[in-house]
Amino acid sequence: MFNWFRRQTGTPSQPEEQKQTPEQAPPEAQPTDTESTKEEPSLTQDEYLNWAKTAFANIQKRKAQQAQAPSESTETVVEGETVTVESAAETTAPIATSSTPTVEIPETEAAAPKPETSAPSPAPAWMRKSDRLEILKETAIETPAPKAKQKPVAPPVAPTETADLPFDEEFVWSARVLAAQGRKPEDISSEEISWLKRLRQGLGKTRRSLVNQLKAIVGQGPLNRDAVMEIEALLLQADVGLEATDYIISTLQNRLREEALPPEGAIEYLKTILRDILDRPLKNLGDPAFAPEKDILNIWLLTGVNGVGKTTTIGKLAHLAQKSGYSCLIAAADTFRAAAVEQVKVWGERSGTPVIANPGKNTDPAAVVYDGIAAAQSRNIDLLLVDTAGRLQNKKNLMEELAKIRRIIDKKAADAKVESLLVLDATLGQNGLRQAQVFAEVAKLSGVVLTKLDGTAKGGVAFAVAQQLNLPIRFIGAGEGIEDLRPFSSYEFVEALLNG
Ligand SMILES: Nc1nc2c(ncn2[C@@H]2O[C@H](COP(=O)(O)OP(=O)(O)OP(=O)(O)O)[C@@H](O)[C@H]2O)c(=O)[nH]1
Repeated sequence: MFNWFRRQTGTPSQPEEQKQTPEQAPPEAQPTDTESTKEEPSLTQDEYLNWAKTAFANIQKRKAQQAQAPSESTETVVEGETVTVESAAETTAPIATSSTPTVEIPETEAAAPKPETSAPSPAPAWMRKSDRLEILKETAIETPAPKAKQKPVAPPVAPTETADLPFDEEFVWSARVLAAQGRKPEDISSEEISWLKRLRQGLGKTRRSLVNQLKAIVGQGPLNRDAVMEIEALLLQADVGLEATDYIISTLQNRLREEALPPEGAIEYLKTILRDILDRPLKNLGDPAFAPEKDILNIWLLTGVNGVGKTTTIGKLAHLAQKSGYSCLIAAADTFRAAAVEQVKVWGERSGTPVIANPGKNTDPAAVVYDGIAAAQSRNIDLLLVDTAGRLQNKKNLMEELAKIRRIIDKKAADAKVESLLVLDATLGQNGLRQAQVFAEVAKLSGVVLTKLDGTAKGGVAFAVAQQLNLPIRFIGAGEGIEDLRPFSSYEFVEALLNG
């Protein structure tokens, strides 16, 4: 089982005590010659290329093996039709809650099957082999696989190869980013490569304008007044925000005063400044990885204004958690709009995750959270995702609602590990930052999920959130699909932004 939450990322670490960042390294300790300014590539160009070829060959081999693997298929009858089901799991149905004991919400006229908490089942073989699956995926909400008699078979150990990837320039770029983080070619999956390709595409527009113009400006030694103003304009256009822009320019200027760096050297040094901004909010935390803890109940509260991608993010997170080996449950506690509850249920079905919801109008969100915790505890669930309100209009109400939810959790699940994530639409740029500031005042945020990086987002808001609010980016969303969310890696993000 590939645990996406524990994926190895970050530049190959020198021992923590040796890792110095631009602002930490005392001037005399900062590298003096050009060479040592650059991140020393651990591999040569040829070695990177060979690494990429090895990774590609491994992916192809695994794909062939998975295609021929004798499937643990079982015959089963679904609605009168005999189908072969690869490894089906019990289906799950959204479960109602109310002030009275929990009741089920039948999915269809027929009574809903008894809900079981289970990992989502892959599509049955008869769907996978034909393009029916693609058509269905395009046009309809996937319903969980039909109820089968057999227990689900153990998931494959190696990462599953899903995408048909050409060995092209983007593959080599993605492989290089993974190799530079100390990964081995044999443990790279096509999913990781295709995610990095999407991230690089999403930031492509900003990268092309930043890199070309920066290289023209920083090649002549210390930045003169005009150069500073040009870089300032570039960073502000990329939504980096004034505070982070000032920090970046002053740190870069200090370095360039010591020595004139060639354009590539200056860009490499700029990358270390940007990574340092993104990593700084993690500095005082124990474990920089953001993952559900095993053997306890993890409760993640998702908040954010309507339209930023909160519901979509909940569905994607539930899917990612289950793919990574964590059992998951969703509580639809954003009861302000009935439509929001309905939407959460849709994502529950798509990700094969049970949803605790209350069909009543204007239900007390805390009641839904209470029922969600009770259901999670009775089923020994690893991760409870709570869709909380996102109305900024009335800060006081929002604050009271979130505080009440926290009180319910403290009472009902005192030993749960509670995290609070703010969902931000990266295309909102500085407006998103202002939203984050308000939420940061009313909710004890553990971090931010940046969504819509595949759209017109420039990406700079990540630096503004880290620098101004001292909040870490925990996940990024780059598409409307259930696979389009991954844990954030500052190394990968900065490479996608500046490594042309
Ligand atoms: N391109 C793109 N669209 C996204 C992404 N995340 C969400 N969306 C779209 O943004 C729109 C709003 O997403 P929702 O998840 O409904 O947003 P919400 O915050 O729950 O907002 P409400 O539904 O109004 O409560 C939908 O059309 C999503 O498909 C993303 O990463 N990329």
